[in-house]
Amino acid sequence: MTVRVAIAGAAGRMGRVLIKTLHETPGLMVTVATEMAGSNLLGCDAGELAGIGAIGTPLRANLHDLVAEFDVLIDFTTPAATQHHLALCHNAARRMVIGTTGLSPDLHQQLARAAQDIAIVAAPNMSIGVNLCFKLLDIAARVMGQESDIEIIEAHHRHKIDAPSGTALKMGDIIATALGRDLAEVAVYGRHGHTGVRDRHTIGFETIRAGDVVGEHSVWFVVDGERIEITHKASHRINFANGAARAANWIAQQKCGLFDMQDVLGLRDTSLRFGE
Ligand SMILES: NC(=O)C1=CN([C@@H]2O[C@H](COP(=O)(O)OP(=O)(O)OC[C@H]3O[C@@H](n4cnc5c(N)ncnc54)[C@H](O)[C@@H]3O)[C@@H](O)[C@H]2O)C=CC1
Ligand SMILES: O=C(O)C1=N[C@H](C(=O)O)C[C@H](O)C1
Repeated sequence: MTVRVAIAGAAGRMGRVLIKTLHETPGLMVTVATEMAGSNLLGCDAGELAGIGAIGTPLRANLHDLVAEFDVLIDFTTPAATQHHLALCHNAARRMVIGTTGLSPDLHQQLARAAQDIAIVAAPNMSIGVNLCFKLLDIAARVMGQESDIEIIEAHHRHKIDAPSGTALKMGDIIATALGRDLAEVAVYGRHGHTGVRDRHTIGFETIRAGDVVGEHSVWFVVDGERIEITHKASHRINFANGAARAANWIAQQKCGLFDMQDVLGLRDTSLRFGE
């Protein structure tokens, strides 16, 4: 069965790579591509924008009128647009793959409520490598986290509008959970001025925004005499798009529920054993 996919934000950095990737992925067909109302690219062929030649799918603005034309919506846009798309997909019983970051706690709750009726994959990072790093971070935190100073450093391109990255926040949450801490209580976002000595229980976040950096995350676990660094460097957005394509094929088989890439990749129940 071919899964009909709508791509929201099709002219964006991720949107263009998604068009190309999905067009080349067996089992998926890009039937809808949307952009913001008022965009001067409306009407352009999505394939032309993605550099693969015409695919017969023009950029359109009103997703509301297009719900009969897709099975799964892939959303890499903005939190406001994602919220709007969530309501539409919920009403029309359409599945979703959400990559947008910077979602508010309230929007996360709306996702969970909608997922009682529709199937949603929402993940701040669709890369397989980053999702493997999430597992490694859980192990590192359990093995040496209580004795370590933990710092999460991330770098992205100058156009990124949210900080820290959704991935960095997820990394912090995984580490805090493994250590029995509440991230909201222990997170320290950057430092400036007279900070006092470092509190061992805190988890630090440092953000770099520069040039065209695709996305880099590094987590340090530092004890006296040694330092572990768990690092992921994305060199092209194709890795996120491949993950989103995999998620679209996977979510098409689910009836309802809120999932992430750990579910899509079958990592949810994988226990990586140590110390045996
Ligand atoms: N989960 C993951 O693996 C990844 C997540 N992201 C996230 O995806 C989001 C988008 O990133 P980029 O593509 O770099 O941003 P971008 O700004 O290049 O693209 C977003 C696009 O969405 C469009 N848009 C805004 N409102 C819309 C609406 N109502 N309907 C249709 N289109 C609308 C914009 O015009 C723009 O073209 C960000 O939140 C980013 O953090 C980015 C890369 C990987
Ligand atoms: O905005 C981006 O570009 C990216 N955003 C995601 C995030 O906020 O974690 C994932 C990736 O690093 C690229």
